[in-house]
Amino acid sequence: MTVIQKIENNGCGCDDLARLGSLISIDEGLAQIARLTQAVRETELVPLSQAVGRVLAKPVRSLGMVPPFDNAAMDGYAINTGDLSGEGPWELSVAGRVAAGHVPSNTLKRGGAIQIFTGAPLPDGANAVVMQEQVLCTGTHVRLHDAVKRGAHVRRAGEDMARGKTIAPAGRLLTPRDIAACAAAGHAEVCVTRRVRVALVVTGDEVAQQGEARGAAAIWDVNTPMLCAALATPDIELCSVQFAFDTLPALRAQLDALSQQVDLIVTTGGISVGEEDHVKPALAELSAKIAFSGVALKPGKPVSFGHVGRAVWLGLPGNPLSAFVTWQIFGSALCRFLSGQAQRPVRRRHVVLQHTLHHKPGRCELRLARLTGFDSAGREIAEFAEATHSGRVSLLPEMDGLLFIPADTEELPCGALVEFHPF
Ligand SMILES: Nc1nc2c(c(=O)[nH]1)N[C@H]1C(S)=C(S)[C@@H](COP(=O)(O)OP(=O)(O)OC[C@H]3O[C@@H](n4cnc5c(N)ncnc54)[C@H](O)[C@@H]3O)O[C@H]1N2
Ligand code: MOO
Repeated sequence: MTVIQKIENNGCGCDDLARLGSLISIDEGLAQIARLTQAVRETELVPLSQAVGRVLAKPVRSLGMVPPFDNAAMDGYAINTGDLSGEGPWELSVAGRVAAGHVPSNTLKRGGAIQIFTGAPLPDGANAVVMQEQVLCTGTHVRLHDAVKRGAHVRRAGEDMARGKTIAPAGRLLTPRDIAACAAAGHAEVCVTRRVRVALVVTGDEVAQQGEARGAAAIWDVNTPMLCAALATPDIELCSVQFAFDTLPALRAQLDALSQQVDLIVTTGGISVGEEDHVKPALAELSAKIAFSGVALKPGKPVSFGHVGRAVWLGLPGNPLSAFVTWQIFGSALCRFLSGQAQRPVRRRHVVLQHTLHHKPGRCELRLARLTGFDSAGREIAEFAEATHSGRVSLLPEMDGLLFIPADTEELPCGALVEFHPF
């Protein structure tokens, strides 16, 4: 039997914050990011063919009617239905021919037909097109057996877009669908927000770059390639990718320089409470304003956010799964706000658990999950990792998203509905 658990709330699940000290909830963290992030103001014109993934700074409106003139929707014959009075069949004399891209050289005479091809302008005097499969053509004449409705197979001028119709609003992240509509509306270029300038600073004496020699106590750097990949979107200019050793003066100098050059500094590692965690001390020396420092979630508890110089700062934990998850939840939202995007692309939805889930009460847990199909009620079913290990990434390639396990939950039964954040 499938047990359906009632959905208690639609929040992030970090409801039991009392015993987690200064940590805030995921939703509060997102709200602070929304409140404290200014969108980039500068705009630029880009060719429409290069605009996918950019954010519209001004609405796009149709420059004229689309289609611009009445035209044929089928290959056949342009006729006037007024010529088909009484009982059929009717015979019309063919006088002329018009193909797509050509202006009709003659108007339709009474009792006549003009051969026409899909997309060609409808000749004056015609009010319908009859498909060539529905006539018998004798060379000089066409014979029709069936009546034709006025307007049949005619695409009317302006039926898709009136002049001035808003095709895409400001704040829209342009997709190929938007590009199609903007192209039909006659635009060669669109006005978009300039790309968000981002710097990535990966800290840690222990990380080594793939392809180089790795010391006895070193590990491969996961965060640099992972976050470079996540930042490789058309609305972001990844200006600088830096590595930082765990030394305060050098890190302070790096962050100081970047804080005058970019809109967003993303750091990984060095934000926990150990003596080797120098990111927050460095920011403190630079008089940074820290909005939040720690969120009641697992993985990713130390995730932090603030402002330094002219930049916003997002501090991700060093553990690679923690960095990935916090980028998914906070980093992508932050980039949306910086680039002026109006819509929220990822919406949490509810999925059904494939089997019983166990969780240690404390922080809201974002557990890796994979969608496996649908139940008999058409709801998505998720299977999930047994536990969350913030240093492990081997499951990531086969996972589809994150289950939001509320903080105070100990067990959720098979069939329970749980919030799911797709990647
Ligand atoms: N006493 C406490 N210790 C820790 C706490 C705590 O509350 N009290 N929190 C733990 C949690 S939770 C997390 S998450 C980590 C986060 O620490 P940091 O953000 O300061 O990260 P690091 O200490 O620099 O590194 C953590 C871990 O990740 C590995 N790492 C770092 N960078 C990379 C990279 N680019 N690629 C692959 N792996 C990376 C690093 O070697 C460490 O193993 O703190 C806990 N400690
Ligand atoms: O928050 Mo940490 O990512 O739990 O290990």
